[in-house]
Amino acid sequence: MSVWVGSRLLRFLSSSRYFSLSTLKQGHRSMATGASNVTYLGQEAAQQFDNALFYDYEYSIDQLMEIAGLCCAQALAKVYPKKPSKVLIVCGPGNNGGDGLAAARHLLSFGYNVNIFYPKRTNKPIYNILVTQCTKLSIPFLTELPSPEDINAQYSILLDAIFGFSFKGSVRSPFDHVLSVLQKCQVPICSVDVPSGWDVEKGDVTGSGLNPDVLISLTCPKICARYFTGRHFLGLRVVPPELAQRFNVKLPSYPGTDQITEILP
Ligand SMILES: NC(=O)C1=CN([C@@H]2O[C@H](COP(=O)(O)OP(=O)(O)OC[C@H]3O[C@@H](n4cnc5c(N)ncnc54)[C@H](O)[C@@H]3O)[C@@H](O)[C@H]2O)[C@@H](O)CC1
Ligand SMILES: [K+]
Repeated sequence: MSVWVGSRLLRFLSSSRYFSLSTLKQGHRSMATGASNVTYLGQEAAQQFDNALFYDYEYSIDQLMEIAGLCCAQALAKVYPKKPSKVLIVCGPGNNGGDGLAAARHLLSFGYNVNIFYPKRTNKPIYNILVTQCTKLSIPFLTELPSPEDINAQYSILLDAIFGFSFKGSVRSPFDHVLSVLQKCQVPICSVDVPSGWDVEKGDVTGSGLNPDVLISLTCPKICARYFTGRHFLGLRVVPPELAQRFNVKLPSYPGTDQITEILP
């Protein structure tokens, strides 16, 4: 009996590390939602999970980024299949931005007309290679973010690849301006992993975040996804069963050979 109580207690303590939902303060989202059969990771746990994929399983970042980009492109195409549609991909300085650059090639190959705005480039081979590939495919990189009116007139979908699970604090330049422009657009937004500007655990606490229609969580949803009420997909079905068990993570199954699965409330 005491062994059973002890193991339950250990399970509770280890899972509560990942479900720190004590603060339910939020912006325009009024209710915490989220499917009960899925684990939502906190910021620190998401980083540890990511590190385990890199260091324990020796996945390279470009391997995962390529699949992440494909998953984002597939989810966007599932919700917005009408072509030719013009997609504006807005990329941030980290790996979330890299997912957006990889998604650009896949969207192009699916028949979408793609433009990229990538205002703060990080000079690392992984990003430089993705930029070269997009440039060689003649995907235009915008030098300036158009006004909300021009975005509404010229684009049918926005892919938000600005910030993912490492976003912290209040939004710094130039992305404070970028988010304020995108907030004024009527075009549907698909967000990669985390809606940009949202606290990874608490949601849009400052009101400076985006209000996406579609969220594509990668590997595991992050806690803020509980406040998201649009269409929610999960991608990156590379999570090894041992890793899921080690992190006490429950994930939905993926249909057949699909790379994405929809998480229903
Ligand atoms: N194993 C995984 O889970 C994978 C994660 N990937 C992607 O990688 C993302 C995480 O990537 P990173 O750790 O590079 O981080 P992010 O891409 O979330 O952002 C980090 C960048 O944002 C900047 N930043 C953070 N807070 C800011 C603020 N308040 N104002 C302005 N700039 C700010 C940082 O200086 C840094 O340059 C995930 O969300 C996911 O999209 C995928 O690429 C592949 C696999
Ligand atoms: K994002």
